[in-house]
Amino acid sequence: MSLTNFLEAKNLKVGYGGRPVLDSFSVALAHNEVLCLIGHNGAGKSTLLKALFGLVPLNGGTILLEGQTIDRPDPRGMNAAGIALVPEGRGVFPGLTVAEIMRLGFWANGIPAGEQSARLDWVMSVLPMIKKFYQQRAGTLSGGQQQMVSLGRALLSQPRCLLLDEPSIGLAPKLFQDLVGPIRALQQERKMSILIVEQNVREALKISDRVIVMKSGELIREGTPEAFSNNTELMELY
Ligand SMILES: Nc1ncnc2c1ncn2[C@@H]1O[C@H](COP(=O)(O)OP(=O)(O)OP(=O)(O)O)[C@@H](O)[C@H]1O
Repeated sequence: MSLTNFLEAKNLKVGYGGRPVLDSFSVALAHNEVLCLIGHNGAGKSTLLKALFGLVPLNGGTILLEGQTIDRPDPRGMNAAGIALVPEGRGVFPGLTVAEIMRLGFWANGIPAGEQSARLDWVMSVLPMIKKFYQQRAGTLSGGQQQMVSLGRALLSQPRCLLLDEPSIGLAPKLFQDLVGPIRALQQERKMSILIVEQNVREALKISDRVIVMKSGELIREGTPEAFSNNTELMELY
């Protein structure tokens, strides 16, 4: 693993309606690293991902991308810099077919017409299962298939960094590995950086390089997946 950081947050302050959620929160995601973020409901995990992607305004603190300070992080700029956010929830439009959702993804990511089919082929090579239900409406798909569409759509931009918010919600462990196994393989091949928020700790540890634990807006622990899975107390807590 390289020592340089891809994405770094220093002393972030973020809140809603004057109520702070993150207060002086710092975290760093290295190049070529899968960092697993865990914590109880309401700890501020989704807020952190949104702040890193520029979806919620910062009341203080700094975000650095490959060492460069980003003055006012915004989703367009973050997307252009190679970051993709896959928010919590399936993130698909139930009435649209997968093909239509991908077409919307081309538009949202500004992928020129001439590159679209190659880009789609590439996404299908990473997540070949999508081919099976490509012409189906997303609302008719299983939870795991919908998550796969959501990930596939995020991959259209060929990101260097993925921010994944609870991709396993509602999925059996086997389905979770079907979903994130190919992403881990891609990450290793392309040396991507991934920050993954997960409640399904046991499964998430299998694909992570490092783990951090958040509680009430603060970072309370950090360790390797091995140290974590050997700690029964922590495994019982999360
Ligand atoms: N848009 C919002 N407006 C007001 N309060 C919010 C908003 N989003 C989140 N919060 C509050 O901020 C706190 C942190 O929420 P956040 O979703 O970041 O936590 P989380 O760790 O991701 O939890 P979960 O596992 O439930 O998704 C919670 O108290 C939540 O109620």
